[in-house]
Amino acid sequence: MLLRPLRTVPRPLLAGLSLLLLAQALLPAATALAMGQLIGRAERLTGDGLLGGLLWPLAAFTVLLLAAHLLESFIEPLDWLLKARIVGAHRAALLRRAVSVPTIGGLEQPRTQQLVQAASADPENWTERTPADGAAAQLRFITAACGFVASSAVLAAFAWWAVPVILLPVVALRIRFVRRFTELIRQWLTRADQAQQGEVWAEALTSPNSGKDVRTFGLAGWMLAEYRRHLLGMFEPLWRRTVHTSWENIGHGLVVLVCLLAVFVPAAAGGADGTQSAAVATAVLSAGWSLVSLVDYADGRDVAGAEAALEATAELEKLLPVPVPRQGDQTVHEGPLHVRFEGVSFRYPGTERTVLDALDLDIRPGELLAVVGLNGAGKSTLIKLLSGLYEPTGGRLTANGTDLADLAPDAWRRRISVVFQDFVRYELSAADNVTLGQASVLRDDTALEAAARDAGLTAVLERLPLGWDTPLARSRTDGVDLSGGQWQQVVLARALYAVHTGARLLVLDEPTAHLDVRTEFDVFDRLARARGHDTSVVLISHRLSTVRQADRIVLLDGGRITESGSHDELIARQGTYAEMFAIQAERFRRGHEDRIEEGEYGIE
Ligand SMILES: Nc1ncnc2c1ncn2[C@@H]1O[C@H](COP(=O)(O)OP(=O)(O)OP(=O)(O)O)[C@@H](O)[C@H]1O
Repeated sequence: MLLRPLRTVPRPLLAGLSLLLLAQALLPAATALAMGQLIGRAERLTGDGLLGGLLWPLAAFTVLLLAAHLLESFIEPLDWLLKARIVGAHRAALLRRAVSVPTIGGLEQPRTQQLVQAASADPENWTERTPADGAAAQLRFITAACGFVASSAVLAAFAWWAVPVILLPVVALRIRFVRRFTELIRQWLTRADQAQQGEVWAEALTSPNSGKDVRTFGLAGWMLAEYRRHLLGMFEPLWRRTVHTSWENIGHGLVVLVCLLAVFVPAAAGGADGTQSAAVATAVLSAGWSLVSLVDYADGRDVAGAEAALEATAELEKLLPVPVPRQGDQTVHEGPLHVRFEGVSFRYPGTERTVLDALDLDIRPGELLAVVGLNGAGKSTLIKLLSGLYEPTGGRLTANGTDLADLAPDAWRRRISVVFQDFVRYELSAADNVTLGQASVLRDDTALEAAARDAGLTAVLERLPLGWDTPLARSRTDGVDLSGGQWQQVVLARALYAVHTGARLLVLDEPTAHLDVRTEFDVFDRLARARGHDTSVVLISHRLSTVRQADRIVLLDGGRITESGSHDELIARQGTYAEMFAIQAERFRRGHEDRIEEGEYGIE
């Protein structure tokens, strides 16, 4: 499994690095032999012949030492290149996997988020390694195995038993080391929720946003204590395990030392009492030591860490399966859309509550439909189903008679444009922030200007230092920060840009909550005129003064549509809508909200 990422590396790079690593692995055995030669000659030669006789062994020894340095300077950049290739390919595959699933339910699961974190090739702590670290370590281990054979041959020339005496404890120690480190990482991962919670408090303590709450509510002491509690919850069991493992390591190190001495002492003694040549004794000492040092414990850590990342990647692939391209995906024809919810029921994955319960709803072509309901009634959920972010657990949605499930997700997305309540403020230019609304088409400047006009954004753009090119974040060069209301106009323009480039269903979830009443009225006035008769609009708003302009208003309650009609019809019906409207109108009258606009915008 660890070697699989090497498939993404160009063959010449892989071959070159493997050869260099192999040469590096063989160096200790060659050095042992050269050193043995050198000592052997020095032992035999005396007087004038000493220098001449030692010339070649000395030169060979020097070349080997130089080669060791040279090899390292070639290996390092190639190793870096290899890792960069693997990490890049792994990261891109992970991102592709995350976005290729058309629905969002899987991504919202905490387990998925933990796996994304564990699988991402972006180590944030001492346990995490990239698949590239694992693959490179494994490659080094394979080439080191050739070095083992060479050094073992040198040792075996002295005594065959010396090879297993040194090799067995050393290899057993490495296997044990990788296993222990893997266990440690697993334990670390099981406590990842503690780390995440700790991060929440750390972020809250330092972010300017929550900094206001921290100060005004005096939360600092409590948050620090919570941060400490989660951190200790995360680290204490790991510290205990690490201390225990360290003692074990000392014990095993002593075993290796005893085994080394079992070989070194007779070799050195033989050299001293003349039963063995000093050359052989030197080669044995050198080859024996190189066997120990060929087992690199840093590699063991890389292997264990990378295994955890690869296991997380494999589990993630099961949780987020790439959809198989279907034969015969249908498309929706250009032109107005008639969308229907037919007995649609929905429960969020992993929850028991039925949010939508056999709901029937028609969104007619060109209609401005408002959906109202109390908090938590399921309005945003309805929109998520409409956008294809979730599939209904019962019933079906159709567009011009075709089940949305049978449509290619991209084809449907081009026909619908959505402003979510929790829209995203991208740190991009104003133009990019708007054209993102229909990223599948080339930038259309006419549509861009029209969208800005309809969203009431033109006046805001005129004040931006670089106009459309101004980055919408002060952290960027020449960037500016917009107010909440101005951002809402940008996002409205984003949705309207999609309408101007082909979308025929515009969905707005609380699109004007941050707008002052005058701007809101202007925006809706322009929207009503701009959308023409072939674009349907679904509007969700708690401001019933906004909603009353809709062609039809539906009330969502208990997972179903319980009231439907125009504002006047619903008022005449004296049901829940009329009650909600009366409460809001009363608040207006008492001057709680936007007092000055009250008369102007028709709340009687
Ligand atoms: N991702 C989610 N996972 C699980 N439950 C969710 C999720 N999103 C919303 N819910 C639940 O579904 C229900 C409906 O939520 P939804 O956001 O659709 O209501 P809403 O009518 O839009 O509310 P509001 O007016 O406050 O925006 C709520 O009980 C909410 O807790």
